[in-house]
Amino acid sequence: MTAAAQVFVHRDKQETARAAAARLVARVVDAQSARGSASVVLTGGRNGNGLLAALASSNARDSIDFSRLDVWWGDERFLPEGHPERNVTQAREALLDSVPLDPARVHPMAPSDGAYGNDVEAAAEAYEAELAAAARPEDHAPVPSFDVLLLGVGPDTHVASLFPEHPGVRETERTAVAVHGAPKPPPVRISLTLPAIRAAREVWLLASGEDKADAVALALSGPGEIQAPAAGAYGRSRTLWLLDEAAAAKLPRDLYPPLS
Ligand SMILES: O=C(O)[C@H](O)[C@@H](O)[C@H](O)[C@H](O)COP(=O)(O)O
Repeated sequence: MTAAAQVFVHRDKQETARAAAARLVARVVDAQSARGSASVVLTGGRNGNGLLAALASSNARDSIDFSRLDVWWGDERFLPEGHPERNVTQAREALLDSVPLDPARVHPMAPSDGAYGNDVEAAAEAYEAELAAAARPEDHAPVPSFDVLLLGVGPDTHVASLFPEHPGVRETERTAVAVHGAPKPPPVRISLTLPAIRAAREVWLLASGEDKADAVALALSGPGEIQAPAAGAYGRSRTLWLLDEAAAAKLPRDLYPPLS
């Protein structure tokens, strides 16, 4: 287990997205200065897309050299290419289509009408292979050392498409798996596993709204990761919880500094 998670609380959902976007710019710029490139893992959902939209409208956005940014996904809904409910579709609309990324460095998970057809197992295995091919010896893992891995948090404490008590959250070897029967529609998905998530240098969990207050309080109370997948999502060197006041409302006050 790495250092304790750091909790930051912001006024509301919009402020949380803006602050998270500013943090992401700083982190990516640092990584690109230090190593010549950076790698991020995007998440689906309102908070993940809210961060991308905030980044799209941020003045600091162009401090990032998007041509030297690797973009991966933490999970994906297994739907046809271009489907409005796919995380990559929403990410493209929120940000990706308006910045000069190198297409060879953008790694969406396969759609259900792509190279693997509707074989979600094959699509998940292909993502594992893509991750392994991108890993370098110094990563000491079958995935790249992502600089920042973003995760939204579900009201049941799910992260990516790892749901409480489901097979995906129990996976200890594979780095990407097919998900069937997801409680959050659509039911068929592809997800990184906790071992892949934990290979990231930093894991940032995003949650806003009172509907997340119970999940946030539970996940930060030290539960098992099978019952509370978000509790098993931590980075090698840093784990941040980026919350608004409503999502933090049930946290013990000693867990985060008073609002600035
Ligand atoms: O594909 C997905 O649905 C997401 O990856 C999922 O893990 C999401 O991040 C959480 O459900 C939180 O979603 P909200 O931020 O919309 O509450």
